[in-house]
Amino acid sequence: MRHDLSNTHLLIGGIVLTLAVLAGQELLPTRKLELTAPGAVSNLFLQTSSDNQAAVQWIDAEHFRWKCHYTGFDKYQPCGLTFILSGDDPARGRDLGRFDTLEMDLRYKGPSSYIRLSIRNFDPRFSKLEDANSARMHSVNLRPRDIEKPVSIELSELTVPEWWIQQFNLSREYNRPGLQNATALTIDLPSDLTGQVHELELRSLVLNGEWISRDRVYLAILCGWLLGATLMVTRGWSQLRQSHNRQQREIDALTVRTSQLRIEQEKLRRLATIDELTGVLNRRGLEQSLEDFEAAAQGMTLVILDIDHFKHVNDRHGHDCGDEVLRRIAAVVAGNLRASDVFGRWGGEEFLIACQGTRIRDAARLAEKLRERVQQSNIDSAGGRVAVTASFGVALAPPGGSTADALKRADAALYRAKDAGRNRVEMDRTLQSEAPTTV
Ligand SMILES: Nc1nc2c(ncn2[C@@H]2O[C@H](COP(=O)(O)OP(=O)(O)OP(=O)(O)O)[C@@H](O)[C@H]2O)c(=O)[nH]1
Repeated sequence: MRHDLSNTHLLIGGIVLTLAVLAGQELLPTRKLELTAPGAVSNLFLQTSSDNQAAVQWIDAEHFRWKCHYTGFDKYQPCGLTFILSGDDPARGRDLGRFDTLEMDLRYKGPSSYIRLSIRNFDPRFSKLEDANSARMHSVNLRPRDIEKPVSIELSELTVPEWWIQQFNLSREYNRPGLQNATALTIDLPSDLTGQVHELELRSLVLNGEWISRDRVYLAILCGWLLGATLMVTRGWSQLRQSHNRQQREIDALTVRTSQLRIEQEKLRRLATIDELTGVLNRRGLEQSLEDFEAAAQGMTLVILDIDHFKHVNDRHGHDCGDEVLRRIAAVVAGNLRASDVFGRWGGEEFLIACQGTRIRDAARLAEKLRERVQQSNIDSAGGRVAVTASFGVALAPPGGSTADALKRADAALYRAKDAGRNRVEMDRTLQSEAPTTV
């Protein structure tokens, strides 16, 4: 949301700035060169005929008024006013390329069909100082009716006349208009003037240009928008990356938390299935394993172990000693089993072993070994040395068979062992198999 708001602000800011620049450009003062202003051009002169100098005369030099009157058929009949735009160095003129228009207020009385406005541009590649005509000519012809009122002439209207191109016979690139080094500006009447009186008054001649061209302003605005768009995209991208990184950190933290929870859950699960006193599986743990075996229909042999006369141990040596006996018996049994055997405390002084991949006779042999180990394990306790024995019942739970049924049969065998005098192993004889209990 904040991101959207900022982008909207940027957009509005950009539009306002664009409008301000466009409006500001209209209000900017223009570049001006007023050639008719007093002292603006120190070097100006009337063109005269060398044979007939009286034919061209100032009427009022201060106000740029002059007249031309050729009475005979002079070969060359100039009638013009020339402003020299170069300074001390005649090869270095003014850069009129920075101007766009020329505002002219010229009054003409006479029969000439047109008045010519021309600008000379000195180009050192081919112009020669000794030949004024070698500076490239740019001109426009104006009808008297065109200049009845002050006129605005685009400098782009001035073209290089064909006669000049033919006269110098230069390569095409030298004939292109270009006013970067304008050395002279002339207003004259180039036609045959014989017998007529021509009066001219140049009231004003001003060159205008923009300080900054419109093209540049538009280019700057375009660049600004491109820059703004790039900024917005970069900003959006960096915000996206930040939010992605933040989310990644959150995911990482959640992953760590999840794995911690999994470890804690595993711990709790273990605690829930472990007998606190002996450290072996409790009844719940055993039942889970038996369910898994039953679900896998792998079959197993069950061995139930019950400590003989355990009540007597408690009564004689105390409950703590009884606990110690339970711990020791659990340790003795666990120490004599294979890793694949499942062993736990079934309840009270009763333990259960589930052996996979074991035939019932082998399980009975294991039970016999355990019986001996238990008998040999004299247990020292605060109440003195305790001799313990245990009775065993062994039964087969064949693949696909019922574990509950096997447990009952193992229990029955155990009771037979108790009835037969204890400290012995009894096998369930209702269901015997020589086959291994697992595939
Ligand atoms: N110290 C201790 N005693 C327990 C625990 N659980 C059960 N017992 C005792 O174990 C005794 C079991 O006695 P009985 O079921 O009569 O069996 P028994 O004395 O071993 O006799 P037989 O099994 O017939 O040989 C009871 O006195 C229970 O209180 C325990 O966690 N710690």
